Amino acid sequence: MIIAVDGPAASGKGTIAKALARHYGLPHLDTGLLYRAVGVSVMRAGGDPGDAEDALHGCAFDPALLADAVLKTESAGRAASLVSAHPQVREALLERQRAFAGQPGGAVLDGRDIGTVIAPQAEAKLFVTASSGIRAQRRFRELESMGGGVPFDAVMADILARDERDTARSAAPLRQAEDADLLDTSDLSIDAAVQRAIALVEARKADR
Ligand SMILES: Nc1ncnc2c1ncn2[C@@H]1O[C@H](COP(=O)(O)OP(=O)(O)OP(=O)(O)O)[C@@H](O)[C@H]1O
Ligand SMILES: Nc1ccn([C@@H]2O[C@H](COP(=O)(O)O)[C@@H](O)[C@H]2O)c(=O)n1
Repeated sequence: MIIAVDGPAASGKGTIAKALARHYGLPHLDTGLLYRAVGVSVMRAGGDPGDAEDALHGCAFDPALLADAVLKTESAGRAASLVSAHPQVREALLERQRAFAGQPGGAVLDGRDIGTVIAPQAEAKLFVTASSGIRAQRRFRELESMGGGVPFDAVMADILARDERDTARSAAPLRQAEDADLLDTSDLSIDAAVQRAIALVEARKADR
């Protein structure tokens, strides 16, 4: 079974995707890490993440980078959001994601275009969302636990800028697939959101 989990930044989709993977015994891919690795690789080479050619060079990143904590930083997220707008970058990362989704037994992938582009054939699709204020609070707390230093207003501005770039770009913009179930986690605890996600996947399985 392929489970596609999409949604905006800090909506909780990664938390839900990991929990679904554990629950169903499936491998999980956080596709945002791929874009973050491209962004960090461009910055380390002294390039401009907004430049298509520099961004394409960044796609040849060292796989060891995927385990580097630097990918969790705000600057990596911002660079990822810039490189991900280039169609050439999305194309370069496409096969790797499709191969992961297509492995025997299935997989759980989370990102922005899993249900629409990477695995439109997924048996279950969730579009996880939350209000921008709640998402900024969650990201702020997460950054604080990593050492902090980023003011709340800057975190909020980054969430809004990321939403705008991710939804407005022409290449694979963030949007809910027509056959995806909406899961708003604004007023849900992590446990409640995970239980709701499992219930939605079970309902899709029963429909098949
Ligand atoms: N329902 C929830 N209630 C409270 N906190 C939550 C909830 N879901 C996730 N969180 C917390 O919010 C933060 C962001 O969650 P998560 O990483 O799952 O979001 P995401 O959508 O995958 O973000 P990104 O797009 O940046 O990868 C984490 O610190 C996580 O523990
Ligand atoms: N399938 C995806 C995944 C991510 N992106 C872009 O990368 C940025 C970072 O992603 P996180 O999930 O780790 O926050 C994100 O803002 C997107 O711009 C993408 O385009 N497609």
